[in-house]
Amino acid sequence: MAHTFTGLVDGLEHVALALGGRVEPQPSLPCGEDTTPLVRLHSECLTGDVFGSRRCDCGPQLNEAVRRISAAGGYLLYLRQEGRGIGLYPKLEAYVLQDRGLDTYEANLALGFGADERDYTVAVQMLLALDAPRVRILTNNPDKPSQLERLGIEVTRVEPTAVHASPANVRYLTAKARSGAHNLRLPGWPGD
Ligand SMILES: Nc1nc2c(ncn2[C@@H]2O[C@H](COP(=O)(O)OP(=O)(O)OP(=O)(O)O)[C@@H](O)[C@H]2O)c(=O)[nH]1
Ligand SMILES: [Zn+2]
Repeated sequence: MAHTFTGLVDGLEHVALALGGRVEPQPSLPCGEDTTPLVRLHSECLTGDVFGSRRCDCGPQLNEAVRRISAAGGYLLYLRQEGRGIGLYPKLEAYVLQDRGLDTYEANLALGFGADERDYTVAVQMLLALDAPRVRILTNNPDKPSQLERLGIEVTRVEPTAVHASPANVRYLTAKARSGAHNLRLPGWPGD
């Protein structure tokens, strides 16, 4: 089932897909399966999610999230945070700068934006409206559980997503791991 939300703090329309059978908030059973809803906060990426661009890992992550949440029960929150919150045209300008040698964060800064402008208050508003104050979250980005917890959502577990590396996105993923503190084990890195 799809829910759309308006009237949230940023004034944009955001979408939640309820997937799988068990989406009601339930306490974890002592010896059983964890039935806490599995949730992904997916930031909009028109180029990767819709057009299949291989510069980033968004499309494969979106597919993985739909598959895993459908199996476990939970919510995919599709957040209108294109370009880590800077918008589509500036993201395309940032790509031009990356083609000239800047990394994904340096390019945002060179354009006068923050490295990552995403604020997850809207996700908290959506989760509370869905009666899901307690969640498992699917991400490699520590900022997501950290912001949710700070804003009053109980994150019982952080489930990593797979690393969808390819020659076209390895520079981007390396910057996410080195400068963005994402928990990514990249091929060829120590400990891999
Ligand atoms: N500004 C900018 N945004 C980008 C770039 N590449 C992807 N994005 C955006 O980044 C967002 C996805 O963020 P990521 O940092 O890839 O991943 P994440 O969502 O923080 O982390 P995970 O939950 O582990 O996937 C989407 O909004 C994309 O549009 C880029 O080079 N520059
Ligand atoms: Zn992307």
